Amino acid sequence: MLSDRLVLDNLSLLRVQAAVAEVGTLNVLLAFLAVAATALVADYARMLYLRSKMPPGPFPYPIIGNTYSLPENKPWIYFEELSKYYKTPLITFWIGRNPTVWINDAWAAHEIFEKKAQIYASRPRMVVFGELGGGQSSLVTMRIRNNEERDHWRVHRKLMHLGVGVQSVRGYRAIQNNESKIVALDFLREPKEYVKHLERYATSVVSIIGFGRRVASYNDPIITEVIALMQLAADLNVPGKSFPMLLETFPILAKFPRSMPWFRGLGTRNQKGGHYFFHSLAEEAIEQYDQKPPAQQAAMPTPYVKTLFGEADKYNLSSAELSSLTANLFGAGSDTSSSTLITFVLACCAFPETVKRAQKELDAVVGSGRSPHWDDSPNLPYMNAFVKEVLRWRSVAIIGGQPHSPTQDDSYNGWLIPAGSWVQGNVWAIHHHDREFPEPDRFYPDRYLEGNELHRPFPGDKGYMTFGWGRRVCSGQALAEQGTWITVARLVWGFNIRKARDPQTGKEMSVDIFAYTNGLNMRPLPFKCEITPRSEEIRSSIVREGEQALDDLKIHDGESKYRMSTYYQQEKKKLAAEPILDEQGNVKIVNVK
Ligand code: HEM
Repeated sequence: MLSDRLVLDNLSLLRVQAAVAEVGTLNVLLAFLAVAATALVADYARMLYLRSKMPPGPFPYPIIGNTYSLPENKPWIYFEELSKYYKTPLITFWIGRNPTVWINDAWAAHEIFEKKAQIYASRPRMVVFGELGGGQSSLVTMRIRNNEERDHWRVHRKLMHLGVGVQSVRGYRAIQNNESKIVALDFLREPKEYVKHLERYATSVVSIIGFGRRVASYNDPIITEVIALMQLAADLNVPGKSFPMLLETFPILAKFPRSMPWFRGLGTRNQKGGHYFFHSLAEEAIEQYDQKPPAQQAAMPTPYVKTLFGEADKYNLSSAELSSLTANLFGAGSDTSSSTLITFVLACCAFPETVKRAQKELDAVVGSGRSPHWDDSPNLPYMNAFVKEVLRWRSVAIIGGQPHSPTQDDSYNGWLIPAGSWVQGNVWAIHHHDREFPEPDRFYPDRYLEGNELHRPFPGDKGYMTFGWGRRVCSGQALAEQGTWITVARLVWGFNIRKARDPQTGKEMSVDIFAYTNGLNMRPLPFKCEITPRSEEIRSSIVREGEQALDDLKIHDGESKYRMSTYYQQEKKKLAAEPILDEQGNVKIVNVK
């Protein structure tokens, strides 16, 4: 009974008050302070002990570690400087009470993440991005602490690969090819909106693959909402002044009500709205696919959600897991791919000589009557190098996405990397190291051509580390590389992409190759550029191919009744109830009254 419980609670309170009165308030306070001071000293001793064993780095203070010295923006540049200062490829930086290891060198990253992939397959404990987000239901943040968790993670990796793994992506060539033809048409018709066209392209590709539905307009809210969500997540996840260090340092704070000040700025994280949204989107997509005539179904790849939901029982997947696997396509695939292409536009403006060389090669191999195709790639060595340089020069996932974490104590160069610690690949420093990439800020595709004076050895066969490492390497890498190649090659073939001219003076306006956003997925800050077709013949090829592509993609036309921004309110109103996740990660509707 509630009244009995209240009486008991009051009695306990009275007993505590009586005990305090007996001992004296001051003594209780002193005892409390003594316990707190002992805990603080013990914790600081732990920090200093670890510091003596781990890679070098600035001296940490109790509780706050080195957080006070974090720069406001782009900490990856600061970590690169620290690595140069200590003359070591690895540095340790304390975010609060947690040591984070930053790898600033390609060879060390290869040695640790690739050669010891087995023990670096896990993520560390991440409160904000992990536990308050997808947690163990999401492949991106999943931790591996025992065999059961390893098996669970393997199932998710396998299911993700079923959708976008190397085996599947060849089947998506037609989609990427057609969508990129439409980007060329859009560049012709509305060049000023180039960012929106690239965002539409990237979102539409993953939407067709995942849900069977094309995103036809750049005003479709799925684009703006998903990209805004990803950018908030990307901002929160970068150690910096706004990094929710308190929550990471004292995870218990996550258990308090959301009105507490340390949750400020976290958006809707922990409200799990995204989960239900993507689940509903998937169910709707399956319904729409099932209603299509058999001939149409045969003419398109089976939407990933259809395959995935078919596998759900076999692997006993919860609805949260199903939702996060489908959401990953949008979350991991749209902002990253479009930001990479915006970087490409910036490189064209800043380094026009490289575009001219690529066009010369394309003219000789492809001509003006059609646009390039992957089959041309063996005859386009400079174009291939150009795309590699786009991926290296300003890599979107600038700190390599999420941290890895060793599942057992490890050592590198005699330094300890304790089990469970955050180990982050600093892609900025790796791709900016002048031993591997002389004149690193110069966009210079030739560096990828053997025999060039700036060509240098690099671990692995790609020549970049844009997609991460080892067992956690990006699941969508093959899809992203394939799409980046065709879109970059087609746009270079079709357009002169140059610095914009000042309408008053007619002079070229400069572009800033360092003006980038601060999130963990970075993209150039808005800049103007001039995009014009290279010739009349090319213009008519673009129109012809673009219109044909629109026609070919008609089978993917469709509407969704769901909007992320209003979904939650509508569901609540409709049901007078609220969806929550139960212990097993399944959606349960509870009454909100
Ligand atoms: C240019 C585009 C892209 C870039 C630069 C990129 C980069 C990355 C990076 C750096 C990681 C972390 C790797 C690590 O922890 O070592 C990652 C993870 C991931 N990416 Fe991508 N990505 C791109 C596109 C995509 C696409 C198109 C998809 C799917 C459609 C995708 C799905 C994923 C998933 C599911 C993970 C989590 C893998 C795991 O934790 O096991 N990505 N990506």
